[in-house]
Amino acid sequence: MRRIAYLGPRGTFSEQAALDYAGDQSVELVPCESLQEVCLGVADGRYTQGVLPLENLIEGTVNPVLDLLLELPVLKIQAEMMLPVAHHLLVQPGSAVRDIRTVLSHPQALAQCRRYLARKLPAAKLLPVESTALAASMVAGGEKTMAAIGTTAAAKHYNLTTLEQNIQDRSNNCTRFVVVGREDIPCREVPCKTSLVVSLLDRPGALYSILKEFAWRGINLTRIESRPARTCLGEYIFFIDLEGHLGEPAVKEALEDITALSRQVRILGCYPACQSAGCQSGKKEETLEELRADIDIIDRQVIELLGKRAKLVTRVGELKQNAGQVRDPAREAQVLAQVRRLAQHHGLSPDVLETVYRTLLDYFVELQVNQLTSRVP
Ligand SMILES: O=C(O)C(=O)Cc1ccccc1
Repeated sequence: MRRIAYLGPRGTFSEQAALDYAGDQSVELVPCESLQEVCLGVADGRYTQGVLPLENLIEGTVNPVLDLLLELPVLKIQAEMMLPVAHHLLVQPGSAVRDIRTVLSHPQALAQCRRYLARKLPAAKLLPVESTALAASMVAGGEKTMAAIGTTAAAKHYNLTTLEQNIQDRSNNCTRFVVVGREDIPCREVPCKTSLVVSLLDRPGALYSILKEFAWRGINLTRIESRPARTCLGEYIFFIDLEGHLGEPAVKEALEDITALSRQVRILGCYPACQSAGCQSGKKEETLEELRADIDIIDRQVIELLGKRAKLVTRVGELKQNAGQVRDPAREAQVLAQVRRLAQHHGLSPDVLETVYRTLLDYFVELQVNQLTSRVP
C-alpha cells in the first residue's frame, strides 16, 4: 500500500492536507515528527510520498521546506493543494484567557496570529514547537497556564477546549501544500505548473536575462523566491514557479535558454495546477492601464529582437566581400514568404506584415552597405 508521510502528530494542518490529497484512495497516512523526517523518509523510500506546507498567504514561504527540497534532489513535486487555514486557541478544560502564560504552536501558526496575540495575550510567552498538534498534545499533558494554537481536529484528539476560534490575522488565510515523491509524473492535458531552482551566474543583469526568457514567451510566473546559496554571502538561488508544462514548446525553449544563461537549473517538478477554490481572489477584469502595460512590454520585446536581428545581419555583412553582394533577391523572397506564412498562422494580414518587413529589409540592407563601405580595406 502507498504510504504518505506528513508532519504529525494527528491533528495538524498537514494531516488535513494529506487527507484531502488521499481522498478515497486506500493509502496509509504516516505522521512524522518533523518536516525533515517526512523528506528523508520519502528520499530513502520508506514513504511513497510526503505532504509539505510550502507557503502561506500571511507568512509567505516555509523556508525549511525550500531548504529540504534543495538538499534532497531526489524529491520531485508531484501535486499541489490549497488548504484554508483557521487557527483556534486551545486550552485545558476549565482554563480561561486570564490564566494563559505560554502559547505554544508551529512558528508559522504563531506568526499567522501575531495581531491577536499582541492584542489579547501581550504578556504571554510564545513557544515555537515542531507542529500545531504537538503543541496541543503538550498543552493536554501540561499546565493550565498553557495554550496551543491549532486545528479543531487537534482539540478533539487531545480533549482540549476551544477558547477562541479563527484567531488568524486574516480570515481568508490559506496554505499551499505540495506532495513530493521520487518520480516525475506525466503531466500534460490539464493546466500545469512547473517549479524550478535556478542558480545564477554572477554578472550584471543575470536575473533579468532569465526572467525575460519567460516574459517574451508569455509564460506567467506564479512565484519567485530567493534563498541564500550558502556558498558565499550575497549569492542567491531562485525558486521559480511558472504556469505551463515541460512538454509545451514555449516552456521547453525557455528552459533550454535559461540553462544556457545560468550556472545551474533544476526542475523540481511539473504537476497539475490547483484550481484554488475560495483561497485566492480569482481572475479579475483587466483594466485599460494593465492591457496597455502588456502592450508596452511586447513593443520592448519586439524592438529588442530587432536589435538582435540587426546584430546577426552585421555578422552576415562581415562574410560579404563588397556592397555589390548585399542584396540577395532569392534570400529576400524566402524571408518574405516565411513572414506571410507566419502572419497567416498568427491571424495577421500577410500583406501588412510583408510591407512592414520590406521596410525592415531595406533598413538592414542599408546597415550592411554602410558597414561594407566603411570597412578599412
Ligand atoms: O503544524 C501544523 O499543523 C502543520 O501542518 C504546519 C502548518 C502550520 C501552520 C499553517 C500551516 C501548516
